[in-house]
Amino acid sequence: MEAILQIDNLTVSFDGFKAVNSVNTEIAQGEIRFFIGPNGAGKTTLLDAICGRVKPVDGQVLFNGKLDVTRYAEHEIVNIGIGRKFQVPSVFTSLTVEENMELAVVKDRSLYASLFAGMSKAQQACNDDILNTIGLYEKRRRGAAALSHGEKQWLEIGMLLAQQPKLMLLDEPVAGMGRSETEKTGELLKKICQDCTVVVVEHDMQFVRDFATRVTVLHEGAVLDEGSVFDVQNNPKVIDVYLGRGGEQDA
Ligand SMILES: Nc1ncnc2c1ncn2[C@@H]1O[C@H](COP(=O)(O)OP(=O)(O)OP(=O)(O)O)[C@@H](O)[C@H]1O
Repeated sequence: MEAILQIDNLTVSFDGFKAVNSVNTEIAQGEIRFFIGPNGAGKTTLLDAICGRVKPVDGQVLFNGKLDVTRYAEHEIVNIGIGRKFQVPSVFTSLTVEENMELAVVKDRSLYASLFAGMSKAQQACNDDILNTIGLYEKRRRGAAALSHGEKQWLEIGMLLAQQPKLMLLDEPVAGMGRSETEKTGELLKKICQDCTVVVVEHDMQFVRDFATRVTVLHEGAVLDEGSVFDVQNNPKVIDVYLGRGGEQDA
């Protein structure tokens, strides 16, 4: 399968400290790729570098084999087709579920007022499809404040989908969820990855085992191992620095 993202020799430095150190990996279209590793391994910083939040001192990140996204600003990278979800949900709790979705369609939020004057039928239909996908269609008229923690996370994923990304970056999407919501989130990612490749930073190893197509283990900014869940969880080095230390409980 063709790589949607090719990361070459990526290095991010904070005052000389290499939080990401010469990382190389390729992510194929349609994957649900998990990045795991101990606290401080550089996982979030790697996502930050892909979405333009931090700039690397070395290396490149090729999107669709040609565009080096490290040369673009954060908002331009969103327009290129890379969406990022942060750990804490950032839905607008004073709006309804549906209004949050409407707001997400508009990239320039100064258009907010005119947005509510009316969305096109096509946009409305697209948002309704997404609301069905994330399981919130029936709750579309409810205030977002009344949603459970898991539902807020799904709404935020829906808001990302409204921008029709080709690659979605999720930072600990199931943190704070129970098993049932975690399971539903995994099923949601399986649906999403048919059109949009998914990259997840995660500590919940049960979630990783159940839904990863491939796993990359980071340690001290560098790739320690990469492969199937089975392979990486049986690698003695991975057990030593992460899994054997109860890393999955650290989240
Ligand atoms: N803006 C920053 N300035 C200085 N150091 C930073 C900055 N951001 C991250 N770091 C450092 O870079 C290292 C990697 O941090 P990062 O948050 O990427 O790790 P992580 O693998 O996501 O950890 P966790 O699992 O705890 O979220 C850590 O040592 C962290 O303290």
